[in-house]
Amino acid sequence: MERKEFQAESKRLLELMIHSIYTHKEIFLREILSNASDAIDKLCYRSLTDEQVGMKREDFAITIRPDQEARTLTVSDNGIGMNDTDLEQNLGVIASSGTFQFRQELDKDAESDVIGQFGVGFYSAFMVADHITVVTRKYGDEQGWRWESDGVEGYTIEPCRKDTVGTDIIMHLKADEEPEEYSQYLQEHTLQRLVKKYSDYIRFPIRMEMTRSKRKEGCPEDKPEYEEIKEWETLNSMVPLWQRKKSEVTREEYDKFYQEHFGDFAPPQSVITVSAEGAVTYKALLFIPSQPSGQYYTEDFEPGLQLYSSGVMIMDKCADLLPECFNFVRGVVDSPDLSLNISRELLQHDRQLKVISNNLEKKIRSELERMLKDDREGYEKFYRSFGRQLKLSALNNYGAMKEKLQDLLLFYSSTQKKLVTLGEYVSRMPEEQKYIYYASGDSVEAVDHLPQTELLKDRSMEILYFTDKTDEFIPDIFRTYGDKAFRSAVDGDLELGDEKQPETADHQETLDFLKETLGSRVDQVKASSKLKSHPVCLTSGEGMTFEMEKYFAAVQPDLALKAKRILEVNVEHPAFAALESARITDPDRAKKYAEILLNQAMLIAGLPLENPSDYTDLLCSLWK
Ligand SMILES: Nc1ncnc2c1ncn2[C@@H]1O[C@H](COP(=O)(O)OP(=O)(O)OP(=O)(O)O)[C@@H](O)[C@H]1O
Repeated sequence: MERKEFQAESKRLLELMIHSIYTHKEIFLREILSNASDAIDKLCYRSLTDEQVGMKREDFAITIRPDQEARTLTVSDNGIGMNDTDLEQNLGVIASSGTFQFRQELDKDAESDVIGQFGVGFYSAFMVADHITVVTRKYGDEQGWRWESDGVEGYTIEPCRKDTVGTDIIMHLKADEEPEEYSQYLQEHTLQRLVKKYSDYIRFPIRMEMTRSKRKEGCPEDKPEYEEIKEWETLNSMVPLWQRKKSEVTREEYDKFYQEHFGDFAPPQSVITVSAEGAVTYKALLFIPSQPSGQYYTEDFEPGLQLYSSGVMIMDKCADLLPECFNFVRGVVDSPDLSLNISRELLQHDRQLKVISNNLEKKIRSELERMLKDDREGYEKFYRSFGRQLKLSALNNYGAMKEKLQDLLLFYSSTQKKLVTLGEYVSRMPEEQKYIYYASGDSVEAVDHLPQTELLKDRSMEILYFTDKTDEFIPDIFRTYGDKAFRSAVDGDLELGDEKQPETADHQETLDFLKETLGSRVDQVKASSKLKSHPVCLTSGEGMTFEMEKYFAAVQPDLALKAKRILEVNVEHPAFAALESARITDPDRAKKYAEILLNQAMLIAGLPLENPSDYTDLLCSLWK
């Protein structure tokens, strides 16, 4: 029989498992039981729509059989089973589900992290077993298959006889070796304890023959005699967490469930439970993760909640249950009202799902509002991970969701030096302030140094910093927050009501000289009313802004969209005075000054210079 090699990555994980020093090796049982439960889920779901299966929900079960003599522990299920190709694909390579992302540099500390926090799946059995046999038969097939492996050396697959559909995982335990006592996994009470600890919520019975001491029948009352008998018992309570009352479940239990069920390293930021009766009866257990998964911001990310009907999983990722703006939420929804026979396509149009989804949207929103109010630190942590999704959703479809989401958005404030909401900004606005002022740039530091913000800062007026590329679209799409309009602190008129307009008459010739020298590279040159200590800045006026220009340059460079370039100069600055006198005495030098002013303004606006080396040469030429 041909021995096949594991794929390279699987081999590394296997080596890690076999030589693991991990103290919680016991989690292997949880992994094997959860695979068994998944396999039953699949066949159970099928039995609802396919009469051929011939099984009812109560016929499904998992059994555990310890065998002291053979030193084996067998976990059997009557789930969907596997054929030879499935075995090859599922057990020959690392969990294809992608929950385990193998790290290149795995040190000892990271090891316990990986094994402890993650569902590392089937291979974890190699932490306790030196030989594993999988005997399995797929639903619909007559042929059974046997997969065997000692670990890294590879594995074999051969046909075998198996009378029933399902899978037996036979683990031959390693020899005891101080301090590891692998024999404990053959003891009834250890197995019972582990099932209770890790797999209590599994919705199918996990059965094991337990040895019980019973009074012998017929023995006299005063001289009782006992005998040991074996009885099949169900070890788990089978009540899923979401069916239990919130008051009876600890936060640790919720965290553990979330981490194991959804394969996240970190406990969730927030837990939401819903128990609804009325138009549709259902229970939901939702989690707001504390960090985005590796896939979250990629195309591979698949949003959705797990959908159960009376404890039977009917869909793993039901996207229709979650509004797009909250697509980061993980969790389960269980409703006895959903008809099980509906096909997946029909399911998508189910009216009941719509009712649930609308309700969940409200629940999630109010949980986020609660966090914002009562747990600002937690909310800001959440916002760093998922704020972008809220913002994009608020802007989508011309702001269709604006009213629902605008109060969840945060922006950095120039005066508060921290993230604030639009509501907080407006509540601080002095009566005479008409607008919500904002300034855009690549980072808080960059915006902080924008010369145009000087005037507002001088008056201690609050400015919101738009540092995310998408922020730039907020003024256009939102238009207002309440009755307050947005106004750029850097472009156009601030309309403060009492700004001093610069005297331009005396300087007009120099301003014209600047425009002439710089030609089409600037649309306008004007004396600035905003600049105080800085000599120059670039503004874009109405319409497209520099941040939008940068955004489009990144996502659709072919469009070559450009914002207007208005060069604003501080006519009271010594640099301008120098330019004025050079214009008369040494026009060539004055032209160089003009170039420098434009390049400086471009740099401050965060725009790329047309030719950086020409610019530096130009600067150096003035040292003479
Ligand atoms: N008892 C079983 N019956 C049927 N298929 C099984 C069984 N055990 C494992 N498998 C198959 O083998 C695959 C790999 O299992 P493994 O435990 O390594 O990863 P996983 O369950 O997909 O992911 P993870 O455990 O990381 O969430 C499973 O996805 C499943 O297809």
